[in-house]
Amino acid sequence: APPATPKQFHLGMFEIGRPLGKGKFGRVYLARERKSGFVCALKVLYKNEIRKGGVETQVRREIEIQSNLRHPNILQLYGHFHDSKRIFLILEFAGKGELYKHLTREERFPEWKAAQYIAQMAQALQFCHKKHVIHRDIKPENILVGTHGELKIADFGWSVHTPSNRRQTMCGTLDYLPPEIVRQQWYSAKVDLWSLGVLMYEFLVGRAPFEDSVVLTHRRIVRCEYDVPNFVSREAKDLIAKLLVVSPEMRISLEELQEHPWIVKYCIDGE
Ligand SMILES: COc1ccc(C(=O)Nc2ccccc2)cc1NC(=O)CCSc1ncnc(N)c1Br
Repeated sequence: APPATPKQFHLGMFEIGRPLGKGKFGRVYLARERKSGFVCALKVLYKNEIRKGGVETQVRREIEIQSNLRHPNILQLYGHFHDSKRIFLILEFAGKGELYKHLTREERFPEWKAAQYIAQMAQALQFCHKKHVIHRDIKPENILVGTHGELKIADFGWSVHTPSNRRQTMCGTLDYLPPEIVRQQWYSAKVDLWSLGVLMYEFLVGRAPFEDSVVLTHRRIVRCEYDVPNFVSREAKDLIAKLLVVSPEMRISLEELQEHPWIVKYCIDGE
């Protein structure tokens, strides 16, 4: 359980361990709270970087939103504090690290694993939508793996993982955007279902469905032009086709998704 929440956290309370990752706005370290021995991840954001990036409100809003989102498939933000130059986020530590490293190493996931991952993401998104939180940036770079192999959405804010990140350029972020955002229209919670379709495709195929040059990705997204290799099962193809639908209201709902044969077949608790 997280440290008994004292009113004020400060840096001296933590023993800092190895770096866990590097974001655009700062670094993340393994950390241990001295008194309780509680292990967490400490994200350091530099105030002048935040100011330069004009994301102060985004950080405040993110802290506000994340502080009351408690779900096993959402990385927990336990608290935050700051000193003159830095903001510190006290995060849950995900024992098995970054999902995209597992995906890169394994190239693609077997259908039973992809189905369990998609079911967990659907449960996390359903929880977020009930709290009127949408557009949880659910590309692989923003998902971590917990100690028991469960997925955890870890909104990295605007930060991107630099060193071995496959998607250095803008187009990486384009891959997951639904047509209504690419065309700068209003969007609803249905954007998350499109991204879930892209994620499911990438789990099963090992690359994003619309991956291409920036211009072509843009066109292929708005026209929903993609093809699925033959090694993907008929049921999986069917679910992808129900998620990657241009008109948002025509996309399958998170509730229907959890009843889909491909999900039910592989998800033990069959939720
Ligand atoms: C709830 O998780 C967050 C909430 C908020 C923000 C954030 O930076 N917001 C933000 C930053 C700048 C501007 C606007 C928003 C970031 C995270 N999460 C992370 O940065 C993940 C750190 S990496 C890691 N964490 C745990 N265990 C591991 N094994 C690893 Br690797």
